[in-house]
Amino acid sequence: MVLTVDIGNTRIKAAVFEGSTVLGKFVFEKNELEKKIKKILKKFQNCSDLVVASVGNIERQSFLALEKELNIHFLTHEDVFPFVNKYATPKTLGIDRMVLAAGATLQFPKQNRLVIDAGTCITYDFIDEFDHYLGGAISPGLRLRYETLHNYTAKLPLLSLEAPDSYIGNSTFQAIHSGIVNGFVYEIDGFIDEYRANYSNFIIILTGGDAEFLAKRLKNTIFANSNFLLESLNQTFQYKINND
Ligand SMILES: Nc1ncnc2c1ncn2[C@@H]1O[C@H](COP(=O)(O)OP(=O)(O)OP(=O)(O)O)[C@@H](O)[C@H]1O
Ligand SMILES: CC(C)(CO)[C@@H](O)C(=O)NCCC(=O)O
Ligand SMILES: [K+]
Repeated sequence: MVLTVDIGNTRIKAAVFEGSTVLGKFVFEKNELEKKIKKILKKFQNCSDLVVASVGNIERQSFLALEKELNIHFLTHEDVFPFVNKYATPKTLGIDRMVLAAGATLQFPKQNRLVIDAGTCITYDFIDEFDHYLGGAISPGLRLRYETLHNYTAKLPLLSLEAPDSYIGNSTFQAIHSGIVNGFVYEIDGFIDEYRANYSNFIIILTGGDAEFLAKRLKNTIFANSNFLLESLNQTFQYKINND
């Protein structure tokens, strides 16, 4: 059994896998890391490996105490990945984006793939049919956009995510929801149109905390899989043990 842990910018997500089957899924806050991991390991005593991808400020040392109980794999740029990294600054590419790209490469062989992760930030990652990771885009996530409008203006309230009534927002609340939600939908659809114009035969994977909310609002039909990063962590680990 493998315990995968995704330490994001806001929250931590974890899943226990037996082969490719998810036996349990957990979401928790950063200050609960140790307590929650111990609880999971108590419930799933057959976990032999713990695989971590962290873009947050939690480092390898946080897991040292667990080394007596199971093998710790704290993924870094030094690990083996199933794609050729063409990013101009490979050392500053987020490990979460590398894991997403690995999952897309392994799950959808020999085709162009675009991974969109709608989390704290929205990341776009493109891996072509030759398994070359080319890069993508980083923009602020939905919640971050709401917070930013509020934090950097005098008059705008802090709202929580809500579907707008129309693209013509007829009140302050509706104007904000339209700007953020419709703006984001136009952004994604615009990116997808751009990729489509340049590449044929490609698959799009949408994941992250806002994936399900967004999927049904896009012009382009996209399959949302909120577990894609955790699944990709499991696959990256399997790839690593087979190729190290
Ligand atoms: N309980 C929650 N806490 C925070 N964000 C939430 C919650 N539920 C849904 N969301 C939505 O999820 C988005 C954040 O996504 P996610 O939880 O994947 O981010 P994250 O944990 O920081 O991971 P990453 O850094 O990989 O994006 C926010 O824009 C927000 O709208
Ligand atoms: C973009 C985020 C914050 C998304 O989690 C993360 O992947 C990151 O910190 N990336 C580093 C910059 C880059 O990927 O080029
Ligand atoms: K993200």
